[in-house]
Amino acid sequence: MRKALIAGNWKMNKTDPEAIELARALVAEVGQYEACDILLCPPFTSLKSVGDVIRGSKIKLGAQTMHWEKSGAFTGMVCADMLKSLGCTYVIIGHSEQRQFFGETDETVNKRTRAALANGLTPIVCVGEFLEQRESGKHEQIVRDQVIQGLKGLTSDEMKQVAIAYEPVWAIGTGKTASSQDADDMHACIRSTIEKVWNRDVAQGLVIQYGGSVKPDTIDEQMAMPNIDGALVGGAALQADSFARIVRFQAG
Ligand SMILES: O=C(CO)COP(=O)(O)O
Repeated sequence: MRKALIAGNWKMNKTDPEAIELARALVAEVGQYEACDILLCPPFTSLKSVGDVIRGSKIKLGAQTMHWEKSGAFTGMVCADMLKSLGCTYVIIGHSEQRQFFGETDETVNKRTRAALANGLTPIVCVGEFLEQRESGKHEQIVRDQVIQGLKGLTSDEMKQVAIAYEPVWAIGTGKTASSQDADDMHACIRSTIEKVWNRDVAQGLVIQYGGSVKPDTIDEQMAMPNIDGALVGGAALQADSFARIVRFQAG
């Protein structure tokens, strides 16, 4: 069975003291909780201090992106070794905000994903369509292409270390969630794509998170869906009480 993964993507929020305060509150609330995997992805500037706070708890640490090269002249960027040296075990890759504002493409998603895997980090590869693409009925094709291109060339063994996050762009930060059924349909489409390109074993083991305005009052219904294996949470991950409630989802 797939173990649920509930992740907080703090995006460009929280100064270092604020990040420490939030991490401390979460350690107190859910630090020893084991019913699902819990992941915090603070900004780079607080990876060290959040890592220090969660050490000894069950909470894991992840980054919001990384470069694919090992080191060098890439001003503003960080590489896998740097993240690992701070205790990161996950990295978000291909978030729609990276795609929209920072030139991320399926090709760079693929490079980052390969580099993460080569360095023992679990990539959470983000995919999702724009509203116009859904309205014109192209959403499944768009997401299938993102999955196939983003994960191109990965072996079955590598695929077993990957998670995918389906985040419809129109649902991010808007308060509009995809209906649980629409999200589950897309997750099923992603899973069947993975089965076709790789195999059933890989597809059945794959954790597919939903992201886009996940809140304490949406999570229970979402997690009750057969193909939704977790959540990538933005806004509602910025307060300890709401994120802790999401972590403690009650799926039926
Ligand atoms: O982009 C997201 C998580 O990566 C979702 O953000 P919101 O939960 O704020 O909609």
